[in-house]
Amino acid sequence: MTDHTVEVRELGVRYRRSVALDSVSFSLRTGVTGLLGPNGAGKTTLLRALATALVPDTGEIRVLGQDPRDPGQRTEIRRRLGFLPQDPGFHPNFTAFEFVDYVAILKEMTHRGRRHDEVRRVLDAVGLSEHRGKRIRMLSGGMKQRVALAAALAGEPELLILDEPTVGLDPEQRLRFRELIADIGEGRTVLLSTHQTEDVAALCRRVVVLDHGVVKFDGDPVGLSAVAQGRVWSSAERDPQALAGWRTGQGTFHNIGSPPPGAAIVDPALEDGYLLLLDDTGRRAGQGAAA
Ligand SMILES: Nc1ncnc2c1ncn2[C@@H]1O[C@H](COP(=O)(O)OP(=O)(O)OP(=O)(O)O)[C@@H](O)[C@H]1O
Repeated sequence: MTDHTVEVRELGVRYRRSVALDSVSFSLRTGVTGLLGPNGAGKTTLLRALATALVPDTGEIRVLGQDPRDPGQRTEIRRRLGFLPQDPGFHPNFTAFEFVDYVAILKEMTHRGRRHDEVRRVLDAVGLSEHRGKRIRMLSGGMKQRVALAAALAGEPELLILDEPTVGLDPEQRLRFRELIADIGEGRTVLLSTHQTEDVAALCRRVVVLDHGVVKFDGDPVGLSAVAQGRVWSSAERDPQALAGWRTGQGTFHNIGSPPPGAAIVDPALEDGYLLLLDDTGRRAGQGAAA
């Protein structure tokens, strides 16, 4: 395997009833990569496997050149990794400081003074300096999310894995979050799972789309938008031919699907490409099943 930060080959994970990942292969280098997919696509499963929180059934993983199956190498990955899981497992009686400090201890930052400096630095980076002494149960959902992000950032990890980090953030916090992640992505590798196509369009130089445990797209955001080229149009009234359509702020309808002759074609956004990609592949799968 090569010098990519992450390399995954033919990864497979099954739960009792379902296949969560089906022969997933991809690699990651420096920069921010978005992982998009509908509910149940397998995103969390993939991130947990990369973060060494889950052992896959089949396939190969290398994270920072290390093999998570080997106990020594697994520890090495955990030290150099920042992981923001969907459910961070907060102890509600911990303060924000205590929680981040606890995660820093798990990352083997043994020097107390330096560790505490680092905890203050990351809490400041997520805008929580003033709240560091508050108990987590007293914090709002958005603040809890930022505590979890601070914990993930502790120790300047070379690889940052974020599972739906913008859930619960208000628009201003989301903007701050984007700035922060964009800065981190300058020198490091960030993998960001999200339902928010706007976050991907704003932040990511690369996007991987997962659906039913399979990689459906792996390329740049412009390429994902291009899936919808010539398949997005605007109209004064709702177009019954459209696969999906919604009224925009301007009062016109934004339609995606197969445009009727003479339709007013508009430039596609990333969201249009994503929706059409899922529909295209869903339909192909349906035809396959019927055949
Ligand atoms: N612990 C589990 N036991 C059984 N099935 C599971 C388990 N975890 C996930 N699954 C199943 O595996 C599939 C992939 O789930 P996963 O949580 O990885 O998807 P996801 O893309 O992260 O979804 P979401 O966006 O809703 O978080 C789903 O069909 C899910 O029901």
